[in-house]
Amino acid sequence: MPVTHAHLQTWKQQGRAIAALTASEYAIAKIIDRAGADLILVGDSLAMVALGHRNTLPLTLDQMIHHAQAVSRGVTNALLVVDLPFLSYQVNYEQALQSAGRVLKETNAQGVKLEGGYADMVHTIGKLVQAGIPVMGHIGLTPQSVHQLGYRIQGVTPDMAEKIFLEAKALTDAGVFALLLEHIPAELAEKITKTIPVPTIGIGAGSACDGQILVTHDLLGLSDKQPPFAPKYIDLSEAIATTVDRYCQDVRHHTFPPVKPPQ
Ligand SMILES: Nc1nc(=O)c2c([nH]1)NC[C@@H]1CN(c3ccc(C(=O)N[C@@H](CCC(=O)O)C(=O)O)cc3)CN21
Ligand SMILES: CC(C)C(=O)C(=O)O
Ligand SMILES: [Mg+2]
Repeated sequence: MPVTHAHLQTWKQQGRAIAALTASEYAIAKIIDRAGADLILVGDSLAMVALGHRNTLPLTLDQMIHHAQAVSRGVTNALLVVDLPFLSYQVNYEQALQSAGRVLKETNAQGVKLEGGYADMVHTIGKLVQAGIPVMGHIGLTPQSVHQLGYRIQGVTPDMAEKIFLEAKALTDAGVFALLLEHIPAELAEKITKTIPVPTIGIGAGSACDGQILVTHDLLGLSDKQPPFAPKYIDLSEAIATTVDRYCQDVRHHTFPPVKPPQ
């Protein structure tokens, strides 16, 4: 049975952890979905891991929709969420409605994710939710603010921790169906998770969150640079390089293709 928003709420109450991953194209998305991920995010990190940009800012809404369409063709079970790219939603709530509306109309996404918990963004997210658009919040390290924050851990000082805690409560009141917590101290993520009724999904936010997400390219060893909190479960770069080398050798030694093709 396909995952719905209601499942996430139920799983939080039951203490059944939510396993989420990113995807940027059809083939891997299909494998991730069949292997049982609960939630698949078409994250704007694809600007870096799939397109080779230095940060997430250059990605356009058209490019995101193109990737989300490819991913959605491979997803039948997981809840599908799409990141709104930088400056496709920050101008005003009308822009956010139009961008989120396009994502829901043109892909099979069941929700969108927007970065930020400041007052204007809380207001925007409230408008989206009122229009019937499921929204996931994203606070802590918000990579679209890289030129202000870098990629450092957020919420370390008591003041900044309190600010993030208040943002989490405000986004909950605005109606987010889940909240992504990125690169914040585990104790802060635990406090938020215990306080708000909606599920928290953590990345570099400790083990107390209701779920975890990783960038799939990190999990598989396919990204240029691994964030400190992202383990490499397998080194596919190594496996692919070895395989390509074997193929090249076979071509050069005239052992591929075989003289007599297999029947
Ligand atoms: N491949 C990939 N994985 C991710 O998890 C990811 C992306 N890309 N792109 C978007 C953001 C950026 N993320 C990152 C990237 C780097 C660090 C990192 O290296 N942090 C170090 C150094 C911070 C600094 O001083 O600049 C740290 O110790 O926190 C953390 C999160 C998480 N997200
Ligand atoms: C925090 C991560 C999961 C994200 O937003 C992305 O991959 O773009
Ligand atoms: Mg993102």
